[in-house]
Amino acid sequence: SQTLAIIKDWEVIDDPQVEVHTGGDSPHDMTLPGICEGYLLKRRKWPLKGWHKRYFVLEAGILRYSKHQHDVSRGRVQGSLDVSLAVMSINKKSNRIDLDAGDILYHMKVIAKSHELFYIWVTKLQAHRLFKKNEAAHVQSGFLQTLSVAGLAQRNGDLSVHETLSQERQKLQEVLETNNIHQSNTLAEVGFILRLNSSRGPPSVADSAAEYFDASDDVLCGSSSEVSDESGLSEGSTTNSEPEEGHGGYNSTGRRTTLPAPCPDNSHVGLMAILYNNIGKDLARVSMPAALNEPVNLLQRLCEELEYSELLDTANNTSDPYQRMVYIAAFAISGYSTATFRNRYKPFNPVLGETYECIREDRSFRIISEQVCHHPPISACHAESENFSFWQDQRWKNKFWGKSLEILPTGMVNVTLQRYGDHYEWNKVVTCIHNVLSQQRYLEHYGEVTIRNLKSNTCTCKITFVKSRYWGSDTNKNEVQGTVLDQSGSVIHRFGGLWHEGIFCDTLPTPKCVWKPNPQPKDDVLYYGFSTFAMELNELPPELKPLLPPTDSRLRPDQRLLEEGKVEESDRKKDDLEEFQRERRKELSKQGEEHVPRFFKKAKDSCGRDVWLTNETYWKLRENPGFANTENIILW
Ligand SMILES: CC(C)CCC[C@@H](C)[C@H]1CC[C@H]2[C@@H]3CC=C4C[C@@H](O)CC[C@]4(C)[C@H]3CC[C@]12C
Repeated sequence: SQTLAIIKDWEVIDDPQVEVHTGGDSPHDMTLPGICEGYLLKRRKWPLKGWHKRYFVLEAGILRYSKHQHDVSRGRVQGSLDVSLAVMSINKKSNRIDLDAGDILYHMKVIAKSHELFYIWVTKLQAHRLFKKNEAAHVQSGFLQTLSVAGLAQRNGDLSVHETLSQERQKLQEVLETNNIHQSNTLAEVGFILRLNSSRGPPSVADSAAEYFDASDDVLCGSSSEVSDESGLSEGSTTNSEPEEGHGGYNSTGRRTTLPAPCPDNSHVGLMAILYNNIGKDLARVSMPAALNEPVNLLQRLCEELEYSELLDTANNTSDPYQRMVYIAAFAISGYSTATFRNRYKPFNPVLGETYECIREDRSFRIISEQVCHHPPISACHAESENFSFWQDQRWKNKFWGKSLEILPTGMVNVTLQRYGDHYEWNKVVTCIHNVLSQQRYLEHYGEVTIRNLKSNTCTCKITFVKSRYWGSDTNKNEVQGTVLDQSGSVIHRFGGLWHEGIFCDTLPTPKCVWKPNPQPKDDVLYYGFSTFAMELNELPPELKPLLPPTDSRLRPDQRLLEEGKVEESDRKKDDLEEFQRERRKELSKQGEEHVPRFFKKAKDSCGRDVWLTNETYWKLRENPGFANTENIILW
């Protein structure tokens, strides 16, 4: 019976189905699946017993292994196998994968019993098997258009990957089903497309393996210019005032200082099963439990980027254009600082047509945002004050690396200053959710930002969000460096610091800390890691309620229920709401109509990119005749 049990725990993964397309516009699965590499345990060849650690690299359908990671780069390979020619069987219980190609036989096991890594390898192996099979088929059937196919695949990269993966997903789902990994029945949305990347890039699973196994092996750690507390960040003067102590739950601006209920514990929610069941799927359309959510949505998070709007006020009161740029840069960085505390929950995804307004008399700005597009999800916003305007449409692409997920924003951020007529425009950096599936999740930002003033080329600014050199290093975590350059490219100002601690500029007339994040409120971990500003975003004072359009996020019932700590009810409401949205979409498409955003219009920017700009109707309508007297869409 023991043998039986062993057999029972093993299952053979179906051979990948070759798809030979003859039609002109059918998608080809010729996109190269992402490289997958990392340490695995490999069973010794007979007659030796036991397992040893080997470094595996899966590339273009070929699995190679070496003793160490550095052997791979030196081309010292111990063995290789065309995965499409092998029978693949897996054992979920022991995290084992066998590849049997007759003469070559690999028995592999995931290090540290990591279930996640196991699934990643299975998924990637499937992708490569499929790819390799297809490649072979194309060659065999004398497809002489390989070149054009490759070109096509490149152009339609996303689509092909998507196709490949949905097939994979189907297969894997079967595997999962037979394996009894149940899909969480109340699935909710994550605002991103989960797909395995198809481009070359840093090793993904390698990172994870390192984490589990040999972090200290072969890790390069260059000398970094360290920014420590001695930089004066903690003592430096800052434009930000400390939040006032709340009295009876309200602060001096009359806003609440805490949420009605603490956040639910979501550590039990099995993310792996959810993500795994939705490989290649636009996760915006996948349901996930409300316990994963925080009671603000992405529209409100756009407003949150204005938490340090004082920097823009300061910029508008700074006559020197180079110094002005320093404040704009500090503002661009400040929006990233919440990331330290906000990695356990995800914002609600706004439904199409949802809106959000926020009036901050105390900061003298007001902002509106609207979900203007569903596929891909795009949230647009526009803020105005006597000092500045701020707008952006937020959208992004994702790269899933197995353990981490990269968010690659594509839209630009815009700020104009009233006094000088400057129009600043800048890109956003990559945000990476490390250990996305585990409780050790944390966020990192990296990449370059270039700030241009479209109205004058007197100066530009370059900011670098430095990528942490390796996972265990704290020494250069969250480092940012920047320079303000004049027309000829000479450095006029230099600044730097940490995006979670502050930015110091020593080239100003008096060297100083230009920005420092506000202290977190007391017990912030109990309240989703929210800042004081974030706590206020979803507050609904009774006098505001009748003035809001019914599409305003503050009126969204599921989010409100979550805020009140009623997680299950929120979950149910969310299901209803999502179902309602699907019906609305079906109805629209049946009538051959397309959703038209109400407060934003599509335009082209100076570079010909699509942008969403305010159509300047929101505040007018609000004033007269008031949203109670206009025709509104009903979203919930
Ligand atoms: C599965 C769940 C529980 C994990 C938590 C996911 C959280 C941390 C993710 C989901 C959506 C993400 C946001 C999506 C888009 C952007 C815009 C970008 O310019 C800055 C980062 C930011 C603001 C992301 C921060 C991290 C984020 C909030």
